[in-house]
Amino acid sequence: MTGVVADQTAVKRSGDGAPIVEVDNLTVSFGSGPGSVRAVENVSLAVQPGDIYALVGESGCGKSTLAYALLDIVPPPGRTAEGEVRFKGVALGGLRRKDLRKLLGLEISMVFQAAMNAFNPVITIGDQVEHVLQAHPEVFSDPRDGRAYFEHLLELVRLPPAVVWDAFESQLSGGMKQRVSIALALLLKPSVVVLDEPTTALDVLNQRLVIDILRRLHRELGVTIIFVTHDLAVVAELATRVAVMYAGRLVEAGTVREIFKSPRRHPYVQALVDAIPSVLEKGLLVRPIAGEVPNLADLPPGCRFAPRCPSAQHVCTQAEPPLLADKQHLVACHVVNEDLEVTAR
Ligand SMILES: Nc1ncnc2c1ncn2[C@@H]1O[C@H](COP(=O)(O)OP(=O)(O)OP(=O)(O)O)[C@@H](O)[C@H]1O
Repeated sequence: MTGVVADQTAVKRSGDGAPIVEVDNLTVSFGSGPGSVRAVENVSLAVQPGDIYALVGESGCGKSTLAYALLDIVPPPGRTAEGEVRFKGVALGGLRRKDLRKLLGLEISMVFQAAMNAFNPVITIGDQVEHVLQAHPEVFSDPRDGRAYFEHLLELVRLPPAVVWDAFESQLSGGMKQRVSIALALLLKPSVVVLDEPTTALDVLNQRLVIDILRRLHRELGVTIIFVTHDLAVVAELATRVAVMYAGRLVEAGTVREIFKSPRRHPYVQALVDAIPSVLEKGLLVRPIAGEVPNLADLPPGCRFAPRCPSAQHVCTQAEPPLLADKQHLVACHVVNEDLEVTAR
């Protein structure tokens, strides 16, 4: 097998045409000095128009921070220490705040993890929609078209417009609020929507519904979807392309087929796959991953996953493994890449 060191060139070639979102060698830090942590470290990835792109990893791996960085909204004390994010080729960090605000919502929008609390509790959903439409007359010159479009979105997320329009947040169930949040995020017709853990706080039936709805929105609106999850089962069902993070670093990235079908797989990803409950094969037993994600302020030497890795060898505790590509499939593991003949691109 021949592989290449996944420098920026290799990563940018990971899709077919011009990426809609590019993350270029991004490092996001919290704090400064000895106590500072790098929640995202030297991450590069390219999202193509039409992708359903999953950012995967356990809690604390840096997925949400990366998702926020995609919209340049990392909350302080977080800051971009290195690298940049580009939307349609434009570096977000170089935009004036006014221009960035314009981009957010209109071109790229976000459904937050705590979507359940994303509403103003004292005004109806309909009034909140009116406020958004008034603030952005450039999208619908006639607000009646905006209202009609929101009703269409509610139908796509399988909610009754007549009920939702006049409802207060407190009158909606958790699953309904999640779907209203998705409809609101799409109101200004963005080309990309980023969703932080869209299925996590939901019961199994609502999770199923949200997966079906996201597929439908992708198909019918042509919107590019980037979503954060710790659940590889959701990835298998929904994503076209996947990036797996561990302790702030990208450890594997590829198409969903490469991640699930290729025998060349990062031991961490293997462990995540093993943690998916299988009714047929294991009688609903899961094999949890032993140990914990390391404290970012006190990382082990070498590969960050080595202390938990069943395949770890001496080299794994000595040097951080490079991210190597076999075609477009990137893996950062000394052991898995042992037979990969590395060439420079
Ligand atoms: N506001 C903050 N202040 C200081 N450190 C932070 C802050 N937010 C995140 N971090 C650091 O970044 C790390 C990654 O957090 P992040 O929320 O991005 O992870 P995650 O993979 O999305 O986990 P979760 O699913 O639990 O949200 C945290 O473990 C923490 O060290």
